[in-house]
Amino acid sequence: MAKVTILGATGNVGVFAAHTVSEIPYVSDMLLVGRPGREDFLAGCCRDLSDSFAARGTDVRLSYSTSILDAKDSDVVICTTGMPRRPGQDRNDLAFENAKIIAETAETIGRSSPDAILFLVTNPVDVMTAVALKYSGLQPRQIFGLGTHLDSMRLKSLIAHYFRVHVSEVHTRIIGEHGDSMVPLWSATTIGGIRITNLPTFSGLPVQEMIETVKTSGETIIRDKGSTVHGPGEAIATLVKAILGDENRILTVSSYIKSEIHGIGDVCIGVPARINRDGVFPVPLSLEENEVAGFRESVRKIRKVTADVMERLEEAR
Ligand SMILES: NC(=O)C1=CN([C@@H]2O[C@H](COP(=O)(O)OP(=O)(O)OC[C@H]3O[C@@H](n4cnc5c(N)ncnc54)[C@H](O)[C@@H]3O)[C@@H](O)[C@H]2O)C=CC1
Ligand SMILES: O=C([O-])CC(=O)C(=O)O
Repeated sequence: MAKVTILGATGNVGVFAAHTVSEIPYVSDMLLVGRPGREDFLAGCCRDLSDSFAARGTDVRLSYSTSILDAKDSDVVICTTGMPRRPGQDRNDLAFENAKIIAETAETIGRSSPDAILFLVTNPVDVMTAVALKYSGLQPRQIFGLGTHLDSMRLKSLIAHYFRVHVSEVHTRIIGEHGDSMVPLWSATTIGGIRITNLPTFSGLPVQEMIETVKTSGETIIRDKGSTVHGPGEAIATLVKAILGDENRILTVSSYIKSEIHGIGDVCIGVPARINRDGVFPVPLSLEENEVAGFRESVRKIRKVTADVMERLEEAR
């Protein structure tokens, strides 16, 4: 059985993730961590969640704290701490402010929970994954970000709707940045096990429109309702379950690659990775030419934002 800690547990994503993660059968203990001054809110969350556990028949020991040090002995630490973007902002606009928070958090987690797997949700998530890797001192397999998993789920939903098939029939991936330079892998997209490009109806698929919808999903939801919650919350639970259940699922997350994709590496970015109890392991991959070009471009962009942030962090510390 496992202990899961949620950092940023008073936030929109943190609160809902507490609910989805508590449904995972391997979770025995869950710790909600918020900022000092938020004790009443955290206590209220615990009581409210406990009521839902009673109604659902869930047996998870819940506690809260305002100290990250209490994450000690966690199997998985989910980090949703930091600023969300406001309408009109790009995720990368949050990079430096959130990097300061993540660097400090990662240092503490690295020291107090050296065996934990640290899961970044905070945006811009690829850059935050790199910051956490550097400042935690943990192994690359122990650090990953939500990456393009949620984007892949958004594309999956659009494809299923277009072809009027159950979502479970669609397998697809988006790799690269969790942002504008993301790259859809049509070469790895299947419906009912058949490559989508082999379907006669593929030529009519509004590919550009679909990708644009995925790219702007977060922005549109934030404009309409303030924050994205249910999509990220469920995506987070899928990934935590893949770890705790030692599922060996191949999901598309932000992970440190050495050279797995066409020799491209030394960056944290969304790639297909095997996920199990030991952590996250990028899968070596061959792509089609246009996909490699798109991925290179995405890597170039993420490298630049990451390098800028790392430099500013060093200056500020
Ligand atoms: N990777 C992805 O696909 C997604 C990423 N996100 C990101 O997750 C993060 C959280 O989003 P929301 O929950 O909507 O935001 P929120 O504002 O509702 O919650 C943020 C949480 O971080 C805490 N926090 C903020 N500044 C802090 C500091 N200096 N020290 C300690 N704690 C601090 C707040 O107290 C709160 O608990 C944002 O960066 C957002 O962009 C959100 C959805 C999806
Ligand atoms: O768009 C945002 O800022 C939140 C996010 O990353 C998402 O829902 O994809």
